[in-house]
Amino acid sequence: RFSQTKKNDADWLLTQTAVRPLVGIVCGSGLGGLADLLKDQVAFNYRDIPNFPQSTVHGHAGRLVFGTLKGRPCVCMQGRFHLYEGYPIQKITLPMRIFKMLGVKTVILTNAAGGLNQDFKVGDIMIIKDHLNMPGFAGNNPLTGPNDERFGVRFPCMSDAYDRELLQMAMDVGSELGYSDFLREGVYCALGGPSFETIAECRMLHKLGVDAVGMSTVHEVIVARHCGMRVFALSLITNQAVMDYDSEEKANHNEVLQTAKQRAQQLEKLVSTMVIRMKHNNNYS
Ligand SMILES: O=P(O)(O)O[C@H]1O[C@H](CO)[C@@H](O)[C@H]1O
Ligand code: HPA
Repeated sequence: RFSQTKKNDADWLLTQTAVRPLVGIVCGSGLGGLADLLKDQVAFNYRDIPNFPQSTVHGHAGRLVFGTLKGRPCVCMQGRFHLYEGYPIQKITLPMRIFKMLGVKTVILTNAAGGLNQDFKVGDIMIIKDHLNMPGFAGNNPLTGPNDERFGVRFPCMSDAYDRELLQMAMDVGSELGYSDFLREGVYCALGGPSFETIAECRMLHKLGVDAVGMSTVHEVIVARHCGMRVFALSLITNQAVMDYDSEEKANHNEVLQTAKQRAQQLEKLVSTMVIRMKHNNNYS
């Protein structure tokens, strides 16, 4: 049995649609087009779902879309929540617990991120193999507070957070689709935002082994792993983080959305092919 509020949200959603999703997808900034791939859609505005937060960021539509991808039942968050929007961290990650209660087994998270790895180019897709949780270093972890044993253990392991089979599948699918030139893997670092990083911060993160920096995803990953869902995550490198005092570049959200638009179709193809393959190959599902 799960806590009453969350159970009510999930129950409410279950009464509204017959789709029982196995895959839950979260769309990053400007990547909401992923949801449009779903067939036989039943969609809810976040404002109509009991206890759900609202999307406040441009490029995050604020809709929960149920549907199927070649027969595979999915649910897709067209828009996520971020710490800087002012929500408590548990509220940001509430959808992961709702996914769990809807029956989701695999969560696919996408985000837009700044590239720190000097070999990365704008438009690269980075499969996330590990993360640095900077807000977590300061005690801001979504599992803070009493542990709900019905979801998971007090001290969940994070060394296996990103599923290695799915990472390999992404590389295989990417190479079949001809995407190898812009497909990478690396370490994602979440900061609180909303201000973009200073040059000194970018240099520090680079030294720490970070390949891409953003303001999301890791909180969702922690809660998804806590309750035993399998996680696959990727970053679209929408801009190069500024590392040089002579640079004229300035990080901005318009550039982020612009790059997302340019690469969205390929990213959607990668994710949808993976979802379809999960169905047909039991090793992957
Ligand atoms: O991580 P997503 O939701 O893709 O959004 C990214 O884009 C915004 C900055 O442009 C930040 O919210 C950052 O986290
Ligand atoms: N920094 C932080 N978050 C981001 C960036 C960035 O450069 N690009 C997209 N999201």
